[in-house]
Amino acid sequence: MDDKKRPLYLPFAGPALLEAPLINKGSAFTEEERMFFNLDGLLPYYIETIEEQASRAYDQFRSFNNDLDKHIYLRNIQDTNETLFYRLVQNHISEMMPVIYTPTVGLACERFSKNWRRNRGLFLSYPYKDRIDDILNNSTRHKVKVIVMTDGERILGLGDQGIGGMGIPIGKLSLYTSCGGISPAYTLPITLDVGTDNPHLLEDPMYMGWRHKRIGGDEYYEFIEAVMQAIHRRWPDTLIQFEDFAQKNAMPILERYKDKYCCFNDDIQGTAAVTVGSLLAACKAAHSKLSEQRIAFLGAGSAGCGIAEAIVAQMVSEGISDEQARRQVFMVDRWGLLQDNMPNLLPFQQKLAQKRDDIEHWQNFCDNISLLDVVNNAKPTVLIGVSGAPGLFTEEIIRAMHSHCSRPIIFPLSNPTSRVEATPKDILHWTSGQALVATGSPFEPVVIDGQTYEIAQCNNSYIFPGIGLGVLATGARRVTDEMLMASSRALAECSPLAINGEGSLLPRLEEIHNVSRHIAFVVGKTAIEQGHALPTTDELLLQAIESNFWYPEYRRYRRTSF
Ligand SMILES: O=C([O-])CC(=O)C(=O)O
Ligand SMILES: [Mg+2]
Repeated sequence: MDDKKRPLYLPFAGPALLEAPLINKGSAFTEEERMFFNLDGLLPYYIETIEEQASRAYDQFRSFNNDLDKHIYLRNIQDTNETLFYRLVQNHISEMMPVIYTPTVGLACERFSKNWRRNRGLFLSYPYKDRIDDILNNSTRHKVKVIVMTDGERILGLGDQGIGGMGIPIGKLSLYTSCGGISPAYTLPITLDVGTDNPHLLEDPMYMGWRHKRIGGDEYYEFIEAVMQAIHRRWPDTLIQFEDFAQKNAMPILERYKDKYCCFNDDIQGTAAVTVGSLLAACKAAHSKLSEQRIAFLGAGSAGCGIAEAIVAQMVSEGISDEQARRQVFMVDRWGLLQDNMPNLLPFQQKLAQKRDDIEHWQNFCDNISLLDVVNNAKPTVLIGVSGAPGLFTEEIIRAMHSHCSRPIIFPLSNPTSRVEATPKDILHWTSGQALVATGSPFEPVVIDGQTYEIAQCNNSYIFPGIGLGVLATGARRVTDEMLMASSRALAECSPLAINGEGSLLPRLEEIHNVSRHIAFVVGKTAIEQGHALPTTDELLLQAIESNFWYPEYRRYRRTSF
């Protein structure tokens, strides 16, 4: 019998059933269930379908006039009836994704303690460092397969939000379910409360985290190690997504654990994968190759360098040398273009610094070469912003780029919307509609001279749900660079622009389930080829993806005793 049609046997009844978000059906409990589960009289008489419930919830959603209130409203449904929450989001994905995720989730993180309603996920607070196993055992989720974990130090482009960062793991996991079909019962958001260096939070009487400066150094890394070990003991096969760690910790944590556990860093690797996927699609549409592009970055942190390394790897796979690929990538941070003689470069920046010998002939050559000078000398065809600083793609820079390149590819990726390097509207105006623009946060289409330009959202949300689905469907034990590269290619294969030569760069959100399935398939196959998952046939892999795909539908319940 179809697995999804099997009843679920529940050992408890009465009000407890209405308080359990994973199984609550609210007004949709049937007459029979109301009788057998002692729910008679606890609900109004009329038995509703999930669509009727969703329609009422949508009316209420529309009655709020700001996005933060809408976010709080949706989070409340999530905390009381998850099936309804996901049905509602599925019905209105384009409208609701910006409310549950970027950009509104940024505001929700900033106001987390002020808006606190009820618990979701786990807070692992440093003062409880000797009780991590106990805390994991307190989880309301028992069969965890995907964890998103943050320490709140670099939330989007908003900096240190302390425990307010919890909004991010919650939001990301909502997308694992809405976009990648991972059952919410398998997901767990975790926030490591290791203090905060945000003075406003430390002084805020409402702040609910550990009121202490962030711990660092050995103390911090020992705590991370203890957490990783405890998670591994409790759920040995779970996928862990690191999210929004500060630059100084993101890469060392990834390096330490990527070959030991099934984990990846979404800001470094997920953002890289979606950006490479989008670039591959753009190149395909232009009948060119990624290895033919010259690429300038504003922002040389772990996200920027992660994207750059993924681009280099892709260029090399197209046949050019590693050295040549690195010559075509220009990393600019607040001190200017990274050059190999600069002191204080981080290890991951050193590999991407330009050789001084190669650029000495540039006009205005100096120690601190600005982005404008990079544009004028290197004549990049692609410009990527991951600076977290708004407005830095100035009119002068964009016009200079356009003067050297008729169809520049410009991706201001910083999140949330308030941090964008330039708005798509400005970029398209400055380039007479010729730029190919994609952003990290969602933007409305831009109209110039009667022509409408859709703005693709080059956000890691196109990638991580599919990776999660692929890992779950195959039981993969690692997330490798090759699996991530495969996800980029899979995404590019779904691009309407690449397929038809016109239309948007990335598929519409309404298509996201199929995109995630395709990514899951390609990622799963790569995991198998690399020996990180047990071999299977294509047909069985497709079946495994389908049987892991959760749909927001109520199941039938039967009563059982313990
Ligand atoms: O959350 C997002 O929209 C993308 C992301 O990972 C970040 O900006 O840190
Ligand atoms: Mg992030």
